Amino acid sequence: MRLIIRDDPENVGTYIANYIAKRIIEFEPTPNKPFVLGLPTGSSPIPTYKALIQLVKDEKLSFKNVVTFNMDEYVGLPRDHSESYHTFMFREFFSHIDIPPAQVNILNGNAPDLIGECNAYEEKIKQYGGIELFLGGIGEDGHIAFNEPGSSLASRTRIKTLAYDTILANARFFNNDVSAVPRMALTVGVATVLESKEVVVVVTGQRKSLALSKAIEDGVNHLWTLSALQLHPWALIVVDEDATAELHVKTVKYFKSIERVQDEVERTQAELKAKGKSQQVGSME
Ligand SMILES: N[C@@H]1[C@@H](O)[C@H](O)[C@@H](COP(=O)(O)O)O[C@@H]1O
Repeated sequence: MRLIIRDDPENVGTYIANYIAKRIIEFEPTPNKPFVLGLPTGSSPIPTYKALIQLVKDEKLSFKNVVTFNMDEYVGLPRDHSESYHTFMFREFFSHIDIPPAQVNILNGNAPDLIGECNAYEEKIKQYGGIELFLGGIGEDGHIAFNEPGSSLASRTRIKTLAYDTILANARFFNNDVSAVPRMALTVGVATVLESKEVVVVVTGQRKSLALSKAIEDGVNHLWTLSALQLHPWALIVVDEDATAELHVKTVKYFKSIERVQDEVERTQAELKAKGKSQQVGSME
């Protein structure tokens, strides 16, 4: 697992947006071989979405051959409700980029057969050959998607009753009216996320700092479902300084030193590559 620390949420957003853009561009997606991207809601990914929108506006990135799968959706909230994840995603992201709406997948929390809806979602992900990169956020209790504390780490897309902590945390989006927050959601499972080729998680703000320390400094534990990422071969968590408040100093130093070394290696490789090219040109002359 890698941990990248940036000063503030905006720099976290820029880092992740550039990272995702690089992945999509290197993948060279086509209509027959689209890049499959998993996406979250919440306030934490908004700076990332803003930075991605800017890259599309600057014509440095296109989502024409990208297929998306969202992590979760409330059950029973009308699709056009201002706080449905469907509305959120189009308002904050999809309406501002060049993705064809038919390539957007969001669970339908009003489906007549909710279990069937969840199973079909898993099936559709499989048909695309799995998710290439899943971007996620976490709740204050360390949940990823809506995999609340105690969720099976082998869970798949399913109906989930929300933890009281999550209902309280999300009441801010419902005029602080706790009774207006839906009690259930559909969510991808921990195993659905772990099966993605790569997972990138955004964690910002001091209120997430305990969850971050539990997830990376303690063992794998179903009470902090983000900790399951320790089992993933290609996981990256990008955080701001505030989110590191509960980490040990040596943990922060360790991950910062890894990033420094990594940067040095990349710089050296780029220099060698450039040198090799100029030597090749020299030998041809
Ligand atoms: N189901 C979503 C999660 O997927 C998201 O990660 C979390 C964090 O929200 P925020 O980024 O606003 O703190 O909110 C909800 O619980």
